[in-house]
Amino acid sequence: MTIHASFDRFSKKRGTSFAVEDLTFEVPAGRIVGLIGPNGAGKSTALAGLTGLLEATSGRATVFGMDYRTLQKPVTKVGVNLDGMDIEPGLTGRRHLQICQLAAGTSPESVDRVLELVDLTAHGKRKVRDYSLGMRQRLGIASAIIGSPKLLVLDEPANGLDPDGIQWLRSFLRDFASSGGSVLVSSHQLTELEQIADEVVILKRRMLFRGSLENAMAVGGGSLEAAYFKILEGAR
Ligand SMILES: Nc1ncnc2c1ncn2[C@@H]1O[C@H](COP(=O)(O)OP(=O)(O)OP(=O)(O)O)[C@@H](O)[C@H]1O
Repeated sequence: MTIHASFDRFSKKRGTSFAVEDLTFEVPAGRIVGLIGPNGAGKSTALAGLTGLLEATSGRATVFGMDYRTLQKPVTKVGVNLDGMDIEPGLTGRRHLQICQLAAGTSPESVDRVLELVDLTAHGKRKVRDYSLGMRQRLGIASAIIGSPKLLVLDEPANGLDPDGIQWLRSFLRDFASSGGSVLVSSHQLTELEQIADEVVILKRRMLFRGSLENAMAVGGGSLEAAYFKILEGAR
């Protein structure tokens, strides 16, 4: 089994206490792994550690067996869309993607390709400030995939999406994984995650659960949400 991302006893201190402690799991090719946990559980810290934005206090987080910061042309391997990666509101969606395309060193045609993929072709000439939250989410995903990466790391991608957008995201991620890609996605939307994840990691500073969606749902009598509360309760 090819492993695209791996946390190996990853720990990160923020201030005087650990935001994440001793986190170990893998994201294999072809799989969608959902990272869930309450506010402040350390999900963003883990994703930032994986994508080179934070350095581990101990342990490691690697992509394709390497530290993200040592990857050559990282955008062609890992697509990242994290909370707080704001897009300049005065740019048009197309211009934003052209900048990403230049930075990624991919062909100019990739801009049209990703606009089409995220269903924003008709809105490419509009300024980002006039985009809805859902359109901004799609544009963030478009920027993440401009280098045709194999691994996607997404923080709360369903935020702000309407039911159509959620359906679109679901089939987009499914297609991405079935063509050999992998996805690590953090989400608070458990019923949504139940529809898309193959594997689930529950984090509350420490990892409380790691396993297949099926096993997670079995803990909750067929519901991921019930399993989540049961596992959190058990850890108190
Ligand atoms: N820049 C920072 N400096 C110091 N502590 C931080 C910083 N960012 C986050 N923390 C702390 O690290 C812990 C984990 O936060 P993190 O944002 O990773 O959690 P999260 O699971 O992503 O939360 P949420 O679901 O609310 O987005 C929290 O206790 C938070 O207060």
